[in-house]
Amino acid sequence: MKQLKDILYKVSLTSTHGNMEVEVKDIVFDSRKVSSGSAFVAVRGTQVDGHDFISTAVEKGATTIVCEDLPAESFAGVTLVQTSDSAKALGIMASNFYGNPSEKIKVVAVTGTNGKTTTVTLLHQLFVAMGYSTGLLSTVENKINDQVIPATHTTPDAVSVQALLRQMVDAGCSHCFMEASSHAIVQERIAGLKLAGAVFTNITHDHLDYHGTFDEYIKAKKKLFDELPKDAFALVNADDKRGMVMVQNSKATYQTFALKSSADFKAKIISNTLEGLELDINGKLIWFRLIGAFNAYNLLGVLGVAVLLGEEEDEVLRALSAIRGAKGRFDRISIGGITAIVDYAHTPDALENVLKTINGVRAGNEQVTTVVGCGGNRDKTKRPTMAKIAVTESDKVILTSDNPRFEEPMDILRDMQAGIGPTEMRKTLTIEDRREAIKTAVMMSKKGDIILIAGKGHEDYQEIKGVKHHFDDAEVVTEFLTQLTGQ
Ligand SMILES: CC(=O)N[C@H]1[C@@H](OP(=O)(O)OP(=O)(O)OC[C@H]2O[C@@H](n3ccc(=O)[nH]c3=O)[C@H](O)[C@@H]2O)O[C@H](CO)[C@@H](O)[C@@H]1O[C@H](C)C(=O)N[C@@H](C)C(=O)N[C@H](CCC(=O)O)C(=O)O
Ligand SMILES: Nc1ncnc2c1ncn2[C@@H]1O[C@H](COP(=O)(O)OP(=O)(O)OP(=O)(O)O)[C@@H](O)[C@H]1O
Ligand SMILES: N[C@H](CCC[C@H](N)C(=O)O)C(=O)O
Ligand SMILES: [Mg+2]
Repeated sequence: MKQLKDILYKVSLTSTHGNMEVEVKDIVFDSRKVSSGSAFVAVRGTQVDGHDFISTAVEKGATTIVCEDLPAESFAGVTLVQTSDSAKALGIMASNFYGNPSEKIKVVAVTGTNGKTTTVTLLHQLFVAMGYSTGLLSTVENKINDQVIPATHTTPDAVSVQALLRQMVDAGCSHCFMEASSHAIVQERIAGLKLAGAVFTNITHDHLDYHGTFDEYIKAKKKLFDELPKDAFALVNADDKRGMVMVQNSKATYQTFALKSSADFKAKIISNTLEGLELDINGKLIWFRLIGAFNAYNLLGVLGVAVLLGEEEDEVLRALSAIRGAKGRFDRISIGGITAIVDYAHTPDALENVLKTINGVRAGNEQVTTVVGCGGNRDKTKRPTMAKIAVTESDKVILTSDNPRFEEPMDILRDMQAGIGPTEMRKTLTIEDRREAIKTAVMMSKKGDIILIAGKGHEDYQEIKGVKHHFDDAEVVTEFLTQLTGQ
């Protein structure tokens, strides 16, 4: 066990009251998880204020309270610590508690609207293939080499981040590749982390429900680069007009990657088919298994990180060429001559990229049907835009549910329909039940046709009113393709 004064090292303190040598059993930010000897950190959230649970935490045995506003009452035998930023304090305390694991492993964080999971998954697979013991923190799963630790968030909470890094260090990992979501950056889930580098993939419309405006969303991503130490690297997409904005105030040394602009890591697409991508990188023609021009960016980001971490370019390209990417990203299922593509596109930009990729590789006379929905209790403004993109880029569209959460599915579908004009409405069906929607798409398709099922990718649930019901797009479409094509 560690003493409180050691755990508070580097935390910005406003005042302290009580025994600073008290032993801390664990660091907890949820009063429901407090037990005897816990240090409870009161964080203001989007739903409630952690300060309202200080007395509950004390009743449950907390011996330390860390907060921004001191409680009116004092509690016998409880040390009170006041800080100007509890969320930040939580991350730093967790890092100290777990022995500052990020100083013993090279941690690279990837941010951006799209491409984070793909980039970190490729990096994880690449470094494992090159013989390194490697960790991964991602939307799909957390991993220590081949060992899977289920993920609940794109970026875990501040205490879990540090605990997972500790496990990685104990397992002998030399590298960890992690996603840094904009929510996590704002909520200081990565406070206390020493990063070896950070990557910016792109920024397009998403999460305005949380950030309020696009400018605030940009600021959230930029904060990652503003806070990088001098000895870290930053790697940004120079084809995204916000790429250079990201590194404007960064102390880190930055490099760029691009397909169009001049950049440190550059590639040219030679061919882009449903079988993969052929890229010209510094005069070398390399074949990759990933599909779609957008993946050329992800591959360049990965190459850049590996080289900036000291790896040799040719060896990286050789290993990268054999790698498949993340689950639920452009997963192809071909049964009875019909091709279904399951993809996690849940933003306008991602949906457009995936559909443009399909349209770029299709022979011409086949029908492309898109099955798509938008998440409940998430950014409402992307709903009409995503529907508009779907009808513009597909022959037929079926609007359906994607994690309605606490909203009425038909309300979400009406928001989507608002983006579709009367003519385009003729090629659009609205089927609330996702299973029925997928079945209908299969029934409407014939040999050679393509069905895109967008939005859920690897997710194996449909979240309705707080309950996650098992639902897996790939499983459902396989079932109907097998049944209806008799294969
Ligand atoms: C909007 C959002 O990001 N919320 C996250 C946030 O919760 P919050 O601010 O709403 O917390 P709150 O419920 O208001 O509670 C405030 C504080 O009081 C504490 N509390 C609360 C109740 C109680 O009885 N006792 C108590 O002590 C809570 O533990 C918390 O510390 O902090 C929690 C702890 O870290 C997160 O679990 C929670 O994620 C929610 C579940 C969520 O759905 N988040 C999504 C939007 C998210 O984070 N997504 C990104 C990826 C997005 C992307 O790029 O695609 C991710 O990184 O996963
Ligand atoms: N570099 C990219 N640019 C644009 N779109 C992309 C890019 N990479 C992937 N996509 C699209 O975005 C979808 C999500 O990709 P990925 O899971 O890698 O992103 P993410 O940033 O991790 O998303 P999340 O924020 O939900 O964690 C993919 O299924 C694909 O449709
Ligand atoms: N990490 C994203 C995932 C969205 C996936 C989509 N299936 C949805 O539920 O909206 C979010 O929480 O906004
Ligand atoms: Mg992700």
